[in-house]
Amino acid sequence: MQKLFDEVASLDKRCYDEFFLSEDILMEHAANGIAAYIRNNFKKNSKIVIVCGSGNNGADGIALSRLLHADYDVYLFYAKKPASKMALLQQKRALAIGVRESAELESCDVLVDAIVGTGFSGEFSKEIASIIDEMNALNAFKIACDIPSGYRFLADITLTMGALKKSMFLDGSKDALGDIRVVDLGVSRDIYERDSNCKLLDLDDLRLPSRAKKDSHKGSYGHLAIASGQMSGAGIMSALSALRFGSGLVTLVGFEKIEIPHTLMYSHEVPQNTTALALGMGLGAEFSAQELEKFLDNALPLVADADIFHMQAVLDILKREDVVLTPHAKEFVSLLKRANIADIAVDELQKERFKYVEMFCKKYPHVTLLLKGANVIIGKDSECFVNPHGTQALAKGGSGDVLSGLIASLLSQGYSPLDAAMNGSLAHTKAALHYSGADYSLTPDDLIEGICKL
Ligand SMILES: NC(=O)C1=CN([C@@H]2O[C@H](COP(=O)(O)OP(=O)(O)OC[C@H]3O[C@@H](n4cnc5c(N)ncnc54)[C@H](OP(=O)(O)O)[C@@H]3O)[C@@H](O)[C@H]2O)[C@H](O)CC1
Ligand SMILES: [K+]
Repeated sequence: MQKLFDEVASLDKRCYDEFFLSEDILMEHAANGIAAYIRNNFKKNSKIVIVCGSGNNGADGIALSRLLHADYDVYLFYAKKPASKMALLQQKRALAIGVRESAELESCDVLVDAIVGTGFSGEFSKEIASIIDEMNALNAFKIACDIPSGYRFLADITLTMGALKKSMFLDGSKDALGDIRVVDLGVSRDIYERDSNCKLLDLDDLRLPSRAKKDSHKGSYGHLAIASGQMSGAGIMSALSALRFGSGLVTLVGFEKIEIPHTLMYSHEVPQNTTALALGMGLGAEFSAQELEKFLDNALPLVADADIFHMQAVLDILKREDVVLTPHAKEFVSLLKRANIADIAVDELQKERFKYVEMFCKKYPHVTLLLKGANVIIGKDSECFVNPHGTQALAKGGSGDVLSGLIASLLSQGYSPLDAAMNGSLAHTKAALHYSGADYSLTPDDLIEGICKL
């Protein structure tokens, strides 16, 4: 797992105050990190255009021009004239060795975005916005210095300084970043970083259900009961996912006579030896209030998804101990309102996903929250984890039902709610990444099939 930070200015300050480094030294390493990438990937004399802003992000870019000048055909182009102390000093140094400043944005082999980094605020002016749009239209390899400017610049790779920032893992950032590498700033990353309660999940953090014990039977691996709702297909997809991910037994609990796959069981009530529940997928108005109360009349671990977030019953669910909630953005907005935490629109949530996850988990520290999205955020008490590995192939009906089934399966096999959420989410995204077909063609059945090959 890698650490994520709200801001890195305090980490820089510690470098100055405790490690006796300077802004100049950190900046030189920042620029050198980009120079090294370019030297390793582009032949000498390639044309490099570095678009700079007025602050220290721009200063990074100007320092980069000095490091590459003469070995590469380097030009500086100012989106905003250098203004910060470091930017002016870097400009003086660059001009002293003959770095060229161009009055227009020229075609090139490599384009570096050093307009703005962590100092971005508000909106771009029309002029800057059009420069960035012109940059995006250039046929060049695109490198973002520290952070793609305003996440409007669309990078092939983002070389970020010192540490990963949380803002890079908002959903709106995903299309701008390209690959991500961290550049060290004069000390190793482990020295530069401090503890963080927010971590980025790596695919190899996945801990699959184990079947190490030979002396076992189907009861050894849990029994999951899933509420079968009005849209019975949703419950069936969750149930098949859970069976595929190792639950020993899976029962659909409902009141309709429906056709179900022969591998699943059906009952009008929660079976005696049930070890976990799942509720909400395709639920609709299938369960009366009494039937819902009966389904929940236990202290079993529970995954709650989909329709439940629009029902008053969710407030009772929030009182349970072992609960995983798996809303998407719209369902989370509905939950925040119902729980009297915030009354916001989806686009406000999407801009501040970490903030609202933290607010929810502060009020309900015993609940594990998985907020779906391009970058999944999993919150529990004061901790949060990000799964960035999802792809747009998952944007299809039923993907969420599969995810709930995977998480519920691990719950039924004894995983803690947090571990079930993290590993269910990693398995979900890994199955999608392993899919060999075209991304538009991935179906929930392909996902379920992919689970057995993890
Ligand atoms: N540890 C590290 O991360 C290090 C980072 N470095 C680099 O420093 C920048 C942060 O530098 P800073 O000067 O704080 O801020 P920026 O350069 O990112 O941006 C500030 C300038 O950007 C202009 N700005 C801000 N918002 C807008 C906007 N909406 N439209 C246009 N321009 C904007 C602002 O201009 P003003 O005229 O408004 O003042 C600022 O001048 C970090 O990203 C790294 O690249 C260090 O080099 C090493 C350590
Ligand atoms: K930038």
